Amino acid sequence: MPIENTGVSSTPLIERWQAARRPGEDIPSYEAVVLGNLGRHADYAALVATREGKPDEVLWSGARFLAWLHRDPGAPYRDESPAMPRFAVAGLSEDIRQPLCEVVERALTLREPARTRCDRVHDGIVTSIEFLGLPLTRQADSPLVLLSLVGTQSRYDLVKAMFGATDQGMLALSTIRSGDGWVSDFKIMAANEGAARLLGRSIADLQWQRLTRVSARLSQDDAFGRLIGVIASEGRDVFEVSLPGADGRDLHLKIEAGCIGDLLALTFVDVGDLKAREASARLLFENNPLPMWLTDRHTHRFLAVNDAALAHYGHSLERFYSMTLTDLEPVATGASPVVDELYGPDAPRTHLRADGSRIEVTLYDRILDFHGRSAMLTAVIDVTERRRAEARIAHMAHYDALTDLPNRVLFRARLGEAIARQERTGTGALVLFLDLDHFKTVNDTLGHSAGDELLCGVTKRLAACLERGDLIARMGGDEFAILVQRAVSARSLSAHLIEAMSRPFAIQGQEVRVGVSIGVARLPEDGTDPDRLLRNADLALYGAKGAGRNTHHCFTLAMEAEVQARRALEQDLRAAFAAGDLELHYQPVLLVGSGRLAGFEALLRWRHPERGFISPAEFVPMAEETGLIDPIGEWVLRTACAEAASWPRSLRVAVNLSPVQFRNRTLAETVGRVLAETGLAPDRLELEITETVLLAENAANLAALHRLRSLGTRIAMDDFGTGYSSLGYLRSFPFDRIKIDRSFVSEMETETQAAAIVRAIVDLGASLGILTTAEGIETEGQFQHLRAAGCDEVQGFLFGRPMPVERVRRLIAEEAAEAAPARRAV
Ligand SMILES: Nc1nc2c(ncn2[C@@H]2O[C@@H]3COP(=O)(O)O[C@H]4[C@@H](O)[C@H](n5cnc6c(=O)[nH]c(N)nc65)O[C@@H]4COP(=O)(O)O[C@H]3[C@H]2O)c(=O)[nH]1
Repeated sequence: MPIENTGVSSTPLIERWQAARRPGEDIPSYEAVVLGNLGRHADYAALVATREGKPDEVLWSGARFLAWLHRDPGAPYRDESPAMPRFAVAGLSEDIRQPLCEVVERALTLREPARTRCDRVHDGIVTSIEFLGLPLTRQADSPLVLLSLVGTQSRYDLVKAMFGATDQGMLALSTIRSGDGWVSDFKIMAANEGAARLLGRSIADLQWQRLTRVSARLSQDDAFGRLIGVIASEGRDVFEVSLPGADGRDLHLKIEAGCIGDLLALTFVDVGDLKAREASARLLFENNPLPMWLTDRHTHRFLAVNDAALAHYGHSLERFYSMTLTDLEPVATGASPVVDELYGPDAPRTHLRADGSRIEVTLYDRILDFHGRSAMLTAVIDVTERRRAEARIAHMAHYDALTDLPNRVLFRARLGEAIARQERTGTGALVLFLDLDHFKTVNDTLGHSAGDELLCGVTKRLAACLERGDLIARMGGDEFAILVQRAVSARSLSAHLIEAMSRPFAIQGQEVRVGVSIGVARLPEDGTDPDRLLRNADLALYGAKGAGRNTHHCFTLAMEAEVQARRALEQDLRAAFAAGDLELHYQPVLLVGSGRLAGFEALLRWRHPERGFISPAEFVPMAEETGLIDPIGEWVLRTACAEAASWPRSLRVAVNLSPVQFRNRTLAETVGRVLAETGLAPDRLELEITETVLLAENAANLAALHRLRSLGTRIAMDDFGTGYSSLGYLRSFPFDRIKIDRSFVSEMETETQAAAIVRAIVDLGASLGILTTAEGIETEGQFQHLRAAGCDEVQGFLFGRPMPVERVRRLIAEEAAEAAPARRAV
């Protein structure tokens, strides 16, 4: 607050100083500025002598400057102030010396007028005025500085300023004591705006009032007692009270009381918002659907537990309060609250509920201050179900859904572990690859559910043959693998498994027989990495299957060579076909009654440049596997039809169709096109199929057969009697001919059963109106039996081996010329 104007402006003084400089001078002389020139400015000025750039002594001072220097800052200036002799700057009080030094030094350094503010503090009152310092030269002596008080002097009450600067309420109270010395009340000595606002009165209304009159609530026992306590203990206290606010709502005040002698200083803070926040936090905690609790960070004791946690864990609140966090964890896990520090907050923990059940939980913790204690607020997420689901998914990734056996992935991993173990300890292992014989037949004939049942039965039986520690896995389809890391011979284990599998299974009320082929690879002899071992066991399995099923083969290096050789042969077959090196031979088929030619069966021939003649029984399956059978089959068909077209009308040609050719849905179109192209009458073409055609995808294949039949071709069932359920097939498709398999014919003379079967087939054909052709007749005796049985046609070495086309033509020509007898040697 301004209290007195010196009436001295800095501007004229500075102008005077500037004007007093002579040319070439940056600082004017003392004489030019001061002597006889200052006029009334001299009253407010003082002349300061300097030494080494610092103020040293005040040489003289004007009356008003002196008065300012000595007087109570609040008192007005008076002209009659006593003159003062020169005095040392060092003797001045600090609040004057500091700014004086500052302005003098700056004026000397800058060589220009300098200003600074001087604040004097006395009895809590701050008086401020400005110093102007003008540097002056003095002949042969240190420079002088003319110091002047300029501008307006202002005065502030420091306590009032601080009282007013805060939003907090402040009261200064003096004690009122009764006769016996007890504090009976307090008188308000001072109050600030904040207190007035919070207490709902003006400052004037508050001052000098007794506290009991101002606030009933503050006079009540609790609050009043605490204020008296502060006086008595000469200490401090902090407490909260609720007062009715000006708007009628309760104010929540935090009061800090401190004692200064017999006075009491109170500060008030409105903690209503804080309270509201606390209330919402409590609501968030207590009503949270997530289990939550608060524990002491050091003792791990429960300090608060919400309802959700009580419900989830089944403990009462009292029980929780009697426990520590560790009590929730089963002893066996050895987990402790420090687990978080080890594994991080996301590490799931196992907790025990009151009923003893275990749950998997993830804890989310926050450290907070709870009534001055370091506490941990924890939210609990029960992840039991999620973990179970994850475990289920992990199980599904490693186990077969049908048999619950480990799958290929897990088997491979375990095999990797066995290899590592072998490297460490030298313990070897056996890897067995198993493939069920005839599984596909069961699946195709009895349906997939029967197939599934069979696989489960097989699993049980295999497991029964094994010991603890052995691993059995389903590798897919009807393939199983076994890992054995104990001392057992491959031969005895395989024999045991084959024997177990050879017994019939009861599937859906039927007796089902399957066999098993086993390939064995040994660790470390046959490989020391999973892929190699599995591949070699697979190669051995391939060998076992080739050797006639229900048998086992151990991997040998020769097998690898065989695979190489087989690959080379595949290449050769491709090349031979491309080069036109495949041939067709024709085997004559004769009518039993007349002995005349009925036609020929076309049979593939491959004369390998190095290996010589290779049987179609060997290379046709290879062509089937590589897909080469499609173009080869079409070539056979075209060649045979073209050839037969040149034969007499009475002769037909039989062509074998592979089941693989039926996968090609355009088979019937191809046959139709070939017939059209070659000009062969459709009824002169007989297509021989095996029952496998009807086994696999039989609906689609039956449709294809009907399409072939609608072209006018004849359809014969080849190798009849060797398969699985031939009679059923005869019902499913009206075959034109049955070809009785060579295996029956060859045993006819020695096995009465074989002869009976042949007779039965012929009779069956006769009664169904299907012609019968017997294959593989080598002896006269066999022929006689067949004739006696009533077989329609015959084919075999006895009548003619498969022959090149030139000989066929010759034979046809001879027969035409001679009208030959029924039997002839070819
Ligand atoms: N021991 C003996 N064998 C006799 C006698 N009479 C005929 N054979 C042989 O019996 C087989 C009859 O053919 P398959 O049962 O259809 O059996 C055929 C057939 O399944 C398949 N095949 C041959 N050519 C073709 C073809 O062009 N396409 C298809 N898909 N398969 C073919 O290869 C198999 C074997 O053919 P091949 O070796 O030519 O063997 C022929 C024939 O030479 C005999 O009195 N004694």
